[in-house]
Amino acid sequence: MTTQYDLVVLGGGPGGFDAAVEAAAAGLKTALVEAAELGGTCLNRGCIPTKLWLGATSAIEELAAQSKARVASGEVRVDFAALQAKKDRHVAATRKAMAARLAQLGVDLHAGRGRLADSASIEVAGTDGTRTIGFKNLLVATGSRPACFPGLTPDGVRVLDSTGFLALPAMPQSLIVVGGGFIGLEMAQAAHRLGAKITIVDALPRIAGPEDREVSRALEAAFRRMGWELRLGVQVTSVTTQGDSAVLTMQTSAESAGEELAAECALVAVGRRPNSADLGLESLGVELSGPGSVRTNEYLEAAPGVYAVGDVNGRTLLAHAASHQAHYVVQRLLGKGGKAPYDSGPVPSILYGNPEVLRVGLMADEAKAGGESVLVSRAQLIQNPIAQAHAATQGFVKCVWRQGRLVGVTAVGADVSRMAVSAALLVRAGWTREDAAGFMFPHPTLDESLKAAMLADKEAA
Ligand SMILES: Cc1cc2nc3c(=O)[nH]c(=O)nc-3n(C[C@H](O)[C@H](O)[C@H](O)COP(=O)(O)OP(=O)(O)OC[C@H]3O[C@@H](n4cnc5c(N)ncnc54)[C@H](O)[C@@H]3O)c2cc1C
Ligand SMILES: NC(=O)c1ccc[n+]([C@@H]2O[C@H](COP(=O)([O-])OP(=O)(O)OC[C@H]3O[C@@H](n4cnc5c(N)ncnc54)[C@H](O)[C@@H]3O)[C@@H](O)[C@H]2O)c1
Repeated sequence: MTTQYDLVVLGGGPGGFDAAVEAAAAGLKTALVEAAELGGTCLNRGCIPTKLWLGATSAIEELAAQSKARVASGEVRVDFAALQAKKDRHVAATRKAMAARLAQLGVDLHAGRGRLADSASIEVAGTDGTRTIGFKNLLVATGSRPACFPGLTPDGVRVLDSTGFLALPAMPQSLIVVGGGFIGLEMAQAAHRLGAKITIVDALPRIAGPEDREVSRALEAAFRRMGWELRLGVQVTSVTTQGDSAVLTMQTSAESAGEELAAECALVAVGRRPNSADLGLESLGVELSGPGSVRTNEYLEAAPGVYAVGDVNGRTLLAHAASHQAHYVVQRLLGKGGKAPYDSGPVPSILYGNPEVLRVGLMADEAKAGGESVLVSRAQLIQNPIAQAHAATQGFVKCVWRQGRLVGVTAVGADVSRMAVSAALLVRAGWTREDAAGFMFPHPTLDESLKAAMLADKEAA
């Protein structure tokens, strides 16, 4: 007989796992279907492995900063093979703990690829055969995979996507990164610390394109100071393995002949594509939009009783956004939260490394799109005692104001992610300059730069 569930979740990444845990803890009979590994992209080939790389290598940058200030010297050596082994152990242990948590809560874990069988059941194709499970509600949390384009397809030899790059047994000594977005910049920073010569190639005229322009400029200056070559606004024609090298051909202008770059390895990091094909959802009336994102209404519903959260709905490609959406859906299934549409609040986003980038709420251009007058104010990190103590004084905090209220914050510099939660809370509460003036910020902290930016003179954006 087909087992019936209140909720079947497709995908065990941050969105799917958190939804299954919360639903089961609240008493819903819940199944989680996972085609590969619990933890999804974030744990296995995303947030966590990259942060283990950056964490293990951060002392290299910190020592470099202090030695430039002539107060420290020496060398930090990182054993990359040991780091990779630690990463794999950490990821495996976390997966095990996740499986234990599901078992403890009574969530049935079905290993295999899920696909709609009919309007109320899912067929799970596992290694032990195929089974069918029934659902009252379905949550699609199947995530995303690396994007690739003609000519820009990783071959798994010298041309890799982020998954292949994270699995390397040794760090290459030269690296071409196609795509100066979050994945490319975080991985390039880890590779740089481990000795790789970095070249970033991007079709856009600036790196970190969705960020504030001043932030992109500050990042470009920082990376050029680190010796990186930035080839921006160029069209990549192809990137292929040739012998022991990755060779990239590009068009720098309409008139120019193609130019070639070669390195030990190339990383292609040109965005992500939703895992929405072959789920069989069309028969329920689920629509796809853009690159194949599952279209959801204001309640994150893709069809009656079918919800989609996380990367697959294309709203915000961040782990914490997937988890936040999952919480909303489960609360809705439990009849809590009334009829309020999903509200993400100000989404904090962080580019990790050194420098880091923090963004919360609206950037000046986005705030101006509403047609209202927008002001900005800034503080430089050079005036901050914590930045001074760490000899990391490059960077700034920038506040965005509409009608006298804080609607956005961005910052670039070492450790600016420390301000993420405070900035998000202040934007959410819509603080005024006077609120900041009357609030006691602890001293010395990087948060004082947030206060300084809020108190600084405002100018038109
Ligand atoms: C290199 C890298 C670094 C990143 N760093 C960060 C970061 O620092 N912070 C951050 O917030 N975000 C980061 N992200 C993004 C983050 O990983 C994703 O936003 C997040 O994992 C999305 O979660 P999800 O639950 O929607 O999907 P995923 O984590 O992609 O999980 C989806 C799961 O669904 C499974 N699945 C797919 N199809 C089926 C099917 N038919 N049946 C059953 N199971 C299926 C997959 O196997 C997968 O396990 C990073 C991403 C990458 C690639
Ligand atoms: N710290 C974090 O929170 C974190 C870290 C990594 C990834 N992520 C998430 O994963 C998502 C995907 O990351 P990503 O870096 O792959 O995508 P991205 O969208 O951030 O950056 C892709 C870059 O590739 C460039 N590009 C696209 N096509 C190109 C082409 N044909 N030739 C040259 N350049 C091209 C784009 O101009 C862009 O700069 C991010 O949007 C982010 O949401 C988050």
